[in-house]
Amino acid sequence: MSADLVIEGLVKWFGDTAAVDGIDLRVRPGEFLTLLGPSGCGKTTTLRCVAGLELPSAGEISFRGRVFAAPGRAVFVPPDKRRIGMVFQSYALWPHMTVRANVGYPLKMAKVPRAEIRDRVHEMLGRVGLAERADEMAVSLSGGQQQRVALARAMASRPELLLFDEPLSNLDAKLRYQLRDEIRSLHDQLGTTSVYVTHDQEEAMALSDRIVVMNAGRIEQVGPPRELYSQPRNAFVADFMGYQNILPGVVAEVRGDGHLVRVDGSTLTVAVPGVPPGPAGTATSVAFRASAVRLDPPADGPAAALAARVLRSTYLGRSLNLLVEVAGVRLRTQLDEEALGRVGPELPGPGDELTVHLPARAVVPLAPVAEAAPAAVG
Ligand SMILES: Nc1ncnc2c1ncn2[C@@H]1O[C@H](COP(=O)(O)OP(=O)(O)OP(=O)(O)O)[C@@H](O)[C@H]1O
Repeated sequence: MSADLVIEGLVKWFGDTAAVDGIDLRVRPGEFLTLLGPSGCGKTTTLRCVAGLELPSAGEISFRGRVFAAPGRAVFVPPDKRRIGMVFQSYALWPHMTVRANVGYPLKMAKVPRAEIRDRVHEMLGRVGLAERADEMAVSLSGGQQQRVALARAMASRPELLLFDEPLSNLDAKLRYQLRDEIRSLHDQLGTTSVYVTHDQEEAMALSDRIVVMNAGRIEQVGPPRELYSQPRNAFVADFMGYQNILPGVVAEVRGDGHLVRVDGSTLTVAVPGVPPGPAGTATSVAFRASAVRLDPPADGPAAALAARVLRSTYLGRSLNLLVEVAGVRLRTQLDEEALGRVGPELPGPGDELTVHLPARAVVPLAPVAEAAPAAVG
């Protein structure tokens, strides 16, 4: 695979905390790659190491064959020599400058000729829809507009690599959707390589060619959005990708077309497609979405019919969320409008008995979450 950005064995210690604990990553030319994970998993620190705002403790970072940082060989290229553009959560505009001056300032520092600065600033402000506001003070704009100025500024110096650190977190939901589409289309128009940090799974899905799910300074899984969504590797990724049912159990039976998993502490068995992780008795886990559980048996494949008792029922208009108990196990189910139409006017409520169906193809087998290595400070 040809790669633009190559990160090898990246480690970053803060005191005795390994914020980044051995990351290997190759970002392809023109790719939009997102680091996704909960607060504190090390995604910002990874991005800041790429930007040159942090000095790695170990490992190497290079871009298009040029080494940016290699502490083992005492190589460190300062941020302003890396040809990167960066957009932060906080906009980081210069408040005493106009919009035009904010976008043009880094070009002025780079000694770009004045006429060219004017043209590039005009072009970039046009791209983010702010050409009319060029002479206003940056702070007089709304949050969404200020972030557009920050985007224009990051792109004006024609960076080879764009880095984004949660740029939409301070904006309301509607603006977030709008700006994330604009960010992706600017990335496509300019043909840069982009690395984006977020803790928002949907934002990562909407923007990215590939997503890197991080946990405790390490990578749990890398893949295109659809792969992570439909084939999470372990319980951490499944939970992060919105699987509401994650059940530990053991392999109960191996079959030709899959296997059966018996859920821990219950007689409930779940049919799972694919090769089991080991013979009967092997510990494993399965995951499925609340929306995978149905009231009617599916016509297109095997499904387990489960006798369920409703514990809680939450009506949300376009769906009904039920917490049900099946053989002592609590499962989350979500019935959509179509299924509700078939239940009749009375919605299921606490104490009601139902038969629900779990299609085997909706059940994902999970590998164990890798144990974090014990912290060892040299
Ligand atoms: N400058 C610093 N000094 C000390 N510890 C730090 C520093 N920066 C980050 N850390 C620690 O490193 C770990 C990873 O932080 P990092 O900011 O990279 O995570 P993150 O996934 O980006 O989280 P968030 O979304 O909250 O920014 C955390 O435990 C954090 O407290």
